[in-house]
Amino acid sequence: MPVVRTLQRAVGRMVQGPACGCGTAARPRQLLGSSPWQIPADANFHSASFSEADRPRVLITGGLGQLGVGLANLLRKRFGKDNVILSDIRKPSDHVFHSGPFVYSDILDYKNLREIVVNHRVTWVFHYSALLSAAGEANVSLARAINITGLHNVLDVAAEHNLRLFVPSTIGAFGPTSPRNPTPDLCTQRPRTIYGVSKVHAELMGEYYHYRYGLDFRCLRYPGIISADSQCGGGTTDYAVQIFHDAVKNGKFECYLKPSTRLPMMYIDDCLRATLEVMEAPAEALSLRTYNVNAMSFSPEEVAQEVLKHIPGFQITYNVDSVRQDIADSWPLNFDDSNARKDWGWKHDFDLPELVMTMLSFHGSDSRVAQAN
Ligand SMILES: NC(=O)c1ccc[n+]([C@@H]2O[C@H](COP(=O)([O-])OP(=O)(O)OC[C@H]3O[C@@H](n4cnc5c(N)ncnc54)[C@H](O)[C@@H]3O)[C@@H](O)[C@H]2O)c1
Ligand SMILES: C[C@@H](O)[C@H](N)C(=O)O
Repeated sequence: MPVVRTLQRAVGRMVQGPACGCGTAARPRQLLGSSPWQIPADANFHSASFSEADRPRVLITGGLGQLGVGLANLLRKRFGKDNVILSDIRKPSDHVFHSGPFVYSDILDYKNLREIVVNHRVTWVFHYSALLSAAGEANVSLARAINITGLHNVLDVAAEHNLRLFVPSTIGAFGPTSPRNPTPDLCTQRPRTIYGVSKVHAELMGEYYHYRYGLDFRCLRYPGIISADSQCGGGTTDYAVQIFHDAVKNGKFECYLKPSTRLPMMYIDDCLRATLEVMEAPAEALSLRTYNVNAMSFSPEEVAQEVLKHIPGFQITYNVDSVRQDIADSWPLNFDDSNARKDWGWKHDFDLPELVMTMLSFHGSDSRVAQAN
């Protein structure tokens, strides 16, 4: 219903002629992204500082998953603790609850979402709620609800309240008929998972709302993200998170993908920094509204070799899960992110050796790492 209401209002405004808000059809491109938080084109956005009045007030949906808490930490350092609200349908840990504002938000409840945006005077949304690839194949109707209906609610609230909206997409938005090595920003996208289909839908809907209603929509296609301090969320790339836990705890790991399955991957610090950078980039710098971002690309046997350098005797065995193998075999081997590098200066910091060292150190393998060095 909110979609219908929004469209009715927009059509009404078109009939009445130009009006304030974001509803005017076919806005000239230079006028888009007219959020009060827009940084001037000549600003050095990597080091821009915000006065208290100019700081965005941020809502993160689905914030208790692998990526949301880390994003909140980064944004709170940048914009102030109280300006960044984490939300989810799950109960936060004591630590998360006490480290900054947290509210319950179900993205399937449009009124609840709108109430939060209004009551907290939210200006930027990072929409992280989703069911990931393998979890989505296990429950297609739930994935369709969360990833598609939920996105519609977020888009409508964002358009109605003139918000800047970030929605992550994924390597999973590509499929077996996409060029895989490398995969450019613009090419055939025919994914074969409900997750991928819903993410292509999100990219297209966000861009449509941008061109049609002036919504300041920004989207990055993340590779598999590797983080040390969170639980896996039902993805196909999760092996590259779990391997470090198991290597440190047990000295061995059973992998559900074949040894040579190569996928694009990124360390979480790079991912979150890319997210903040694209959100702070001047609108004029963005030749696209959906960008690939890349860091490294590796297979299970390659990451295992790197782990072995630090944990002598580490063993990897393989027990292939056909669902996740089929998904991985349809995804890019390498990502072409030259547009992100050219337009807004994207540059990753972590390659495979730094990633492995950082993950093993985090998991407290200091003794094993020390023995090896
Ligand atoms: N982690 C990765 O490797 C990766 C890679 C590419 C893209 N992404 C994207 O980044 C975003 C965050 O990923 P993640 O790894 O943190 O996911 P995750 O699965 O770990 O977390 C998703 C969160 O969404 C919440 N959620 C589920 N239903 C909800 C609802 N109805 N309302 C509100 N919240 C709900 C869950 O409780 C969970 O905390 C997702 O959109 C994902 O598609 C992640
Ligand atoms: C790649 C990504 O979107 C997620 N980690 C998944 O495997 O589903």
